[in-house]
Amino acid sequence: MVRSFVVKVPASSANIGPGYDVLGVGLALFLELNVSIDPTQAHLTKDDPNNCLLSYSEDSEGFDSVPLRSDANLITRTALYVMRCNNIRAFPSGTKIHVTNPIPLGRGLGSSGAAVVAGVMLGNEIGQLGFSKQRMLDYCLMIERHPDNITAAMMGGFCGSFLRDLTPQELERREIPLAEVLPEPTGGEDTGLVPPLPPTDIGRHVKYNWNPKIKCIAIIPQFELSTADSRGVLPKAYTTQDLVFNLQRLAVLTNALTLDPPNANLIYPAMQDRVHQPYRKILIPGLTDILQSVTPSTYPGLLGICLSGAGPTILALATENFEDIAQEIINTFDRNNVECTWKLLELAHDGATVEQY
Ligand SMILES: Nc1ncnc2c1ncn2[C@@H]1O[C@H](COP(=O)(O)OP(=O)(O)OP(=O)(O)O)[C@@H](O)[C@H]1O
Ligand SMILES: N[C@@H](CCO)C(=O)O
Repeated sequence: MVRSFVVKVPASSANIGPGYDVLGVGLALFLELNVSIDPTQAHLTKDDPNNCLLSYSEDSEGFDSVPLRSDANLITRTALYVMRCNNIRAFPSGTKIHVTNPIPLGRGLGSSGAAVVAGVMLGNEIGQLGFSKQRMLDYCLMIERHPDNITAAMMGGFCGSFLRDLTPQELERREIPLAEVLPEPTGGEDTGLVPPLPPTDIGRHVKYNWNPKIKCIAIIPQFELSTADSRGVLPKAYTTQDLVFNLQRLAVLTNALTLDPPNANLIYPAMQDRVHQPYRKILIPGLTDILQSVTPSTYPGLLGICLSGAGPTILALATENFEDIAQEIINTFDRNNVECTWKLLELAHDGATVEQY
């Protein structure tokens, strides 16, 4: 019997200014996996160590760069991790996965979060494991160890999240190096390693309301900045003043984005941050100017502006004047020799979905 299904996972923007590793919004730009399992097509998948024929559409982000072997690609490695935790060593023979990915890689729009969520949903479907989204979040959080992008991609909408304290035994499982969770490319041999099951309910979240008049403008520089590098420039400790500065704004922002009409006098200052953006300026030419020069008084309709995730994308929230706001930011990047594209995006309210067909 042939089984076919589609997995769709939204892009996301994390932090929204003061909510470093806490806030995230799912954005209506979807990573899509078209999956079919047809045992009569087993000959097509015999060259892959795990019986999977993986392809990306030519217009996909990463088409030229992402690996297609199932033990090297982030989506299928993640699916193999979920399956192996549950005693399924490989994909069923004749598994074909075609990926369409409009989420630019390494730009702060949650491409890796979407790939991990898609991989966990794929593993759950292939293995018919019947996990809830809450349980699938546990698997995701063993791989990407901050919950903001992952939660927004899985649950959709505007989310706040945290990782709960783990017991010493659970901590051992969470501290396992990533290489022992995700299968390493093996040259065709299956090591037989059974990864430890993730602890349960690692991540806790709430979904806030969001005023639908507020749209997201993403200004996307044409260079990649890995999340690891962008986290590497952050300090290990902060002053009380800087932490209080962010906490005060975080508390106001989560409610301000629900109010009608949206109030730029509240949202713009509530999107200021002292925990990550000041340190990331050295990695993103023009960031200081951009964050200071585009304001609600110069651009009516603008509500707030911040770095999207680990950057380099800029997220501007606005109710109108989208093109002018984007163009001003593009011009500032241009003066710093950085080319950009931009997108106007709605929220993705439902998060990740699977549809059988
Ligand atoms: N669709 C995909 N298929 C395969 N690999 C992917 C895919 N999307 C992302 N990746 C992997 O994740 C890497 C990017 O992850 P990284 O965390 O650095 O950036 P990001 O997730 O785009 O940004 P941020 O976490 O700040 O939003 C890519 O270089 C690639 O290795
Ligand atoms: N909160 C994360 C999001 C990127 O994945 C960061 O800013 O590093």
